[in-house]
Amino acid sequence: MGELLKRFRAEGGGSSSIRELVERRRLGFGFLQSFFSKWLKVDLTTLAVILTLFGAISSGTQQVRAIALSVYRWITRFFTASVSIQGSDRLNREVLNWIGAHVLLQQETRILTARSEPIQNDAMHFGRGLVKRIDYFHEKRLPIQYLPTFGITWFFHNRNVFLVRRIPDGRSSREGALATEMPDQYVVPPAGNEPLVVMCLGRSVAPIKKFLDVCRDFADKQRESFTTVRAARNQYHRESWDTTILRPIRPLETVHMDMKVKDELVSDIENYLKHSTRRFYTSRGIPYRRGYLLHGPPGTGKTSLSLALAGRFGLELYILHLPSLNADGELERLFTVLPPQCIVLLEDIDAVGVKRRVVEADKDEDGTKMFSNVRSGGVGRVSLSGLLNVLDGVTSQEGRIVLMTSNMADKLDEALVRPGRIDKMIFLGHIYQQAAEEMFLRMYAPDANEEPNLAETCTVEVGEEELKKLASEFSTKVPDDTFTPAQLQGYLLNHRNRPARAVEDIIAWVQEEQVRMEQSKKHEAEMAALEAKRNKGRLAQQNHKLAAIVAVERGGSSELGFISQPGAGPGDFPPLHESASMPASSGVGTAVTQGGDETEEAQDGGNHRRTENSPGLEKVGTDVETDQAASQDSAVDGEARP
Ligand SMILES: Nc1ncnc2c1ncn2[C@@H]1O[C@H](COP(=O)(O)OP(=O)(O)OP(=O)(O)O)[C@@H](O)[C@H]1O
Repeated sequence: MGELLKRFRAEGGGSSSIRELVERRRLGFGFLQSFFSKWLKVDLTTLAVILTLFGAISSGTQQVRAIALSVYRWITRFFTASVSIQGSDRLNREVLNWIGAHVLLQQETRILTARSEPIQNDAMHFGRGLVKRIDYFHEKRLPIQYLPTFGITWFFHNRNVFLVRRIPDGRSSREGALATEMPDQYVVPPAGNEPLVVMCLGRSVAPIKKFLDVCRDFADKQRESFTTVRAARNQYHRESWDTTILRPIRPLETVHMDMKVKDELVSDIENYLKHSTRRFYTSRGIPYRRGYLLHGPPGTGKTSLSLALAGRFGLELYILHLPSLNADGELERLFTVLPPQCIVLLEDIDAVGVKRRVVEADKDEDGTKMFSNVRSGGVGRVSLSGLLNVLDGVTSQEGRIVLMTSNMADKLDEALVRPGRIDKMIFLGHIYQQAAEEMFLRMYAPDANEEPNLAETCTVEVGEEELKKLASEFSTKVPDDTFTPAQLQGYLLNHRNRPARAVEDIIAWVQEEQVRMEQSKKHEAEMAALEAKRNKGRLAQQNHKLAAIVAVERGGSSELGFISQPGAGPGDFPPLHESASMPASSGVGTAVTQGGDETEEAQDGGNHRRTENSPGLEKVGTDVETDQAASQDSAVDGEARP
């Protein structure tokens, strides 16, 4: 190289000397040079110099990047503490929510992610007021949520430097890789379930732990004027508590029911939630759990009461509709991830385990007992034992309150309705006059905290005294124990803003509604009778499968008959004229000895078997109950019956 430079200088430098030099070493370069300059008007030597420079810069940059990356990794490894949070954990959303409210707004971050879906998780739109939510204010459009996107968001908090990294999950990184070499945040928006890594400069995780507590407190504060309702969602064939809905707190006074029962229930829960109660339970080895059954007809306030109780005690409400679960395992999984103190609402528990039980239905008109494993109201796929297991099994968590609702409490399994699983049963029934008066007042009384934009819907044209008089008059016109609170609420909602009119029209409505209910009751009874008839037919078929082929020997031939159920009495035999005559040697349940209690030897196609004879029967041999027998049944049946 030194030699080359010396010559280069000696020969005066410049492009001609480079050319000569290259020409001497690479034959044909002169030809290329003249070709390029003549036809393309490009000086090949200059081009070569430029390309060389570019190459040098790019490899230099790569080296610098590699060095920067190792320095970053080195710093991260030795000078930062970090905590990673799974995408499915609600803490993940709480951290994002805090960053949204405190960092993105203040730093005026330029790269964000936005979504306008219903709010299904704990992340909230940080630009909005703390308590204004769409389910309370009737907005036409869903608000836009802005959240951090992929990559690192850094900020100062409590004199510490924090870096929060949102990491693309498998899906987004795949899509990202397919697109270009662009950074993740420009390629795919986060789906919402990406893991987070919270880092802090320094060698202790203590500041991160404090920061995470701050995020949780912030989320709690945002939710404090709401009841957090969490529902299970099936994602990737797995049920999880993934949907969070914030509902305005429902005051207990707005749930109309027997005051004494309500007060007792509230003080029972209050008592249960005390620390001293927990200590009492634990020290005496009693599982610290409480279960309540809210039962009554539809529309009597079972769900409303659960919501109001959750609001009253500041607990989260976890709602589970049991018939929508597929297996016991799902129920167990959902129960294991519940927080230590919360309210779980299990709806429609009467749909559980029905398929497992054989329910003895009413006798039909000719007195025959029918056995059914079918009952109207649907069949859940969670079994009764699965439910009992989560309620008080060894693996079930302590500290939570389980509220169960049912419209058919009398049909519930006894194992379920025992103390320890259901400690109190609360009946919510039809409305009484006292409650009707309260409901009327609640509907029309002006709200002190009313927002101006909502005022229109609730303003009434009467004063307080007048309203009380109207309420009292209204209640006297509502018959006791006839309508559900939901029905009456529906009526009052149709007369919103017109309390006087509501009083005027109530008698007509009561009459109409009673006629309608009468008709619907009649219709239901008809449908039930039809269903029972259909069930009877189905069951007769099922029972037929259990039938036994009976051979009755008469002289030299056997007669085949059917018993409606194995073990049925002599009266269950069909008359002989309905039976088929067969030669005694036919091999189908060949003859046995005449009557008697003794056990006899019967021959079946040459195979010997022991057969019990029922008392009072003529020479009887029974075949075993099989589907095959059933099919033989029908074949013979077709032949034998006229
Ligand atoms: N006791 C009640 N007090 C006040 N409002 C009630 C009451 N019962 C029902 N309502 C009103 O009727 C509607 C339906 O009530 P809710 O869903 O709580 O009834 P439910 O008993 O849970 O019905 P279902 O058995 O069909 O689930 C709600 O809007 C609620 O406000």
